[in-house]
Amino acid sequence: MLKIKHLKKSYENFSLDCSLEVKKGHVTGLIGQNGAGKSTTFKAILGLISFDSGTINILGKSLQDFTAKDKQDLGVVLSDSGFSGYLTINDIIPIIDNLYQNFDKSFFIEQVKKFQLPRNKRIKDFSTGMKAKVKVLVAVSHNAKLLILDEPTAGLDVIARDELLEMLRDFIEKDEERSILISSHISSDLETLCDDLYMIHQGKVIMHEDTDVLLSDYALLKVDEEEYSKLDRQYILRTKKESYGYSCLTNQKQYYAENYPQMAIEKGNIDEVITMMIRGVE
Ligand SMILES: Nc1ncnc2c1ncn2[C@@H]1O[C@H](COP(=O)(O)OP(=O)(O)OP(=O)(O)O)[C@@H](O)[C@H]1O
Repeated sequence: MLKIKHLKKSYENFSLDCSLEVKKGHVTGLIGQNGAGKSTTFKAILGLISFDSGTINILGKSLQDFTAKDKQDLGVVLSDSGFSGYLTINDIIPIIDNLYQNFDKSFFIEQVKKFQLPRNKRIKDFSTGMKAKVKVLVAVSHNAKLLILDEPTAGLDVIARDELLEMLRDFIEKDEERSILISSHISSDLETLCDDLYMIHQGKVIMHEDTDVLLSDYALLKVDEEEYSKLDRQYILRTKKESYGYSCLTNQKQYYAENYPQMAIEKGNIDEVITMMIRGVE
């Protein structure tokens, strides 16, 4: 669906080198802190910025050969995209209808009703959550093959986030060939939605893992100095000094549970794994 190889882009104090793949039928998450390079990657994929080197293959075509017609198959949400706030939902319906051959107007209207979005109010007067829903609704309403969503849940409360994630789950469940690339810095959003996760830090992908594996096999070992000195470190990815000794991130929880039955082993959540990957030492 989407394959990026060594996409490189340099700004004055930042350089991106990103490789990632979104497989058919998969929801892939890109997770990273502010300024990690998520939006730069998304903009390059969409041809909105030039890049220095690397290749982007999207829906079976090289980005250079990807035409405006091919873009009909993409559903996109970017933080600074959207319709003019002076328009209402009733105003944008004919616009979307014009833009997308496969726009499913009745589905869109049905969803507008479901989410109780007012059809005659200017979008600029919508709440943040309502604006976000409109953007995602547009992306999922024209039978796209691939959604490219840059932080669609940014600034939303828990309920609005949940509703939005449900919209995305419905989208993917309707057709097993559909795929999504989604970024967020809220790991819990991605944890429940994504099949696999890429973690990006200072422009580089520092980890790629299936979400299931991340949740089942990754763990934090909390060890004192003595335990640490005896620890087999072959499956330790990162180590961080703590007041009690060391916190060690492993991707082989079972191995340590079996070989060190007395050891304090905590099932790390995704935020803890991210923190360790960024702040721990190899
Ligand atoms: N047009 C530009 N000119 C100069 N630097 C830029 C430009 N666009 C982005 N950058 C820099 O590139 C880096 C990555 O920015 P990017 O927007 O990709 O991060 P991000 O991961 O999307 O962060 P956020 O979560 O805050 O949106 C930042 O240091 C940013 O300042």
